[in-house]
Amino acid sequence: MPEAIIETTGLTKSFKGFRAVNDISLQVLPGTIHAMIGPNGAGKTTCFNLLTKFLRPTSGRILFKGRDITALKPDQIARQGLVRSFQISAVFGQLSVLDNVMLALQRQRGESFDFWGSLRRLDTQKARAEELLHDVGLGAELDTPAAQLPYGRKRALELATTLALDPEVMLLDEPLAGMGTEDVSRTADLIRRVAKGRTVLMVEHNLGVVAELCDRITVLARGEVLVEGDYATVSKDPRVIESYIGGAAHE
Ligand SMILES: Nc1ncnc2c1ncn2[C@@H]1O[C@H](COP(=O)(O)OP(=O)(O)OP(=O)(O)O)[C@@H](O)[C@H]1O
Repeated sequence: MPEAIIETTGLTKSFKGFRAVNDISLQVLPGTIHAMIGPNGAGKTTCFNLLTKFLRPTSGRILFKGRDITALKPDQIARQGLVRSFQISAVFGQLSVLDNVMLALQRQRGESFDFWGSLRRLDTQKARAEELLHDVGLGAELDTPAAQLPYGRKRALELATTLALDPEVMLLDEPLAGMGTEDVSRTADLIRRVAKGRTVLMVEHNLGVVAELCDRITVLARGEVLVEGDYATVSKDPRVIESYIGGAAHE
């Protein structure tokens, strides 16, 4: 089995004595699309926030490519290639679609927006931004103010700004939440395409899409790992069925 790109050992988060995440050992393998699913209150969001460093664990360790990142901050892990998308809107509404991605590319270089930089460099960045936007299906919307994009297309723009950071691992928090059927299948296709050559870890409630998209699934319940495996395996497991029926099932 290849070495995990993300690995947690004994990951635990207590809120005033209540263990929202309890002793989770998770392994995300490189090059896979991996989902965390589970009924309401299972601890998915808490676990995701621990992995993306938005929360500090009560105990346990998080390793990224074998290195301990438990104590690092979100911007520090982002610089190492572990980038979170889809929760905080990374989109500036008043800026054009193209400028949003240009800005993300500038950030990747660790610069402030450099209006006076060499024209040649800006040209290169513009070409790269256009390419990323083309990849996410926004090639015809370069000059549109981001605020004017419909919801699903804004998420595609967020994905383009995330890709501008060239992440090795993309962490997606409910990438399909709030979308209509058409946007769901379009965004799922998009995730599959941009996941090539990367690792993706997502929390997602849409089990149909998880079944289609994900190589590996970790089912959480009451803060613990219930079952792990591919969709065929986990969906047949009586404990998983029971946890969805016994808990407040989604959808
Ligand atoms: N900041 C907090 N303070 C206290 N309790 C919390 C806090 N955050 C989460 N919890 C509790 O931890 C448990 C797990 O919550 P979490 O949001 O991680 O679950 P989830 O699987 O993401 O659920 P959902 O599908 O409803 O989003 C819940 O019982 C929740 O009430």
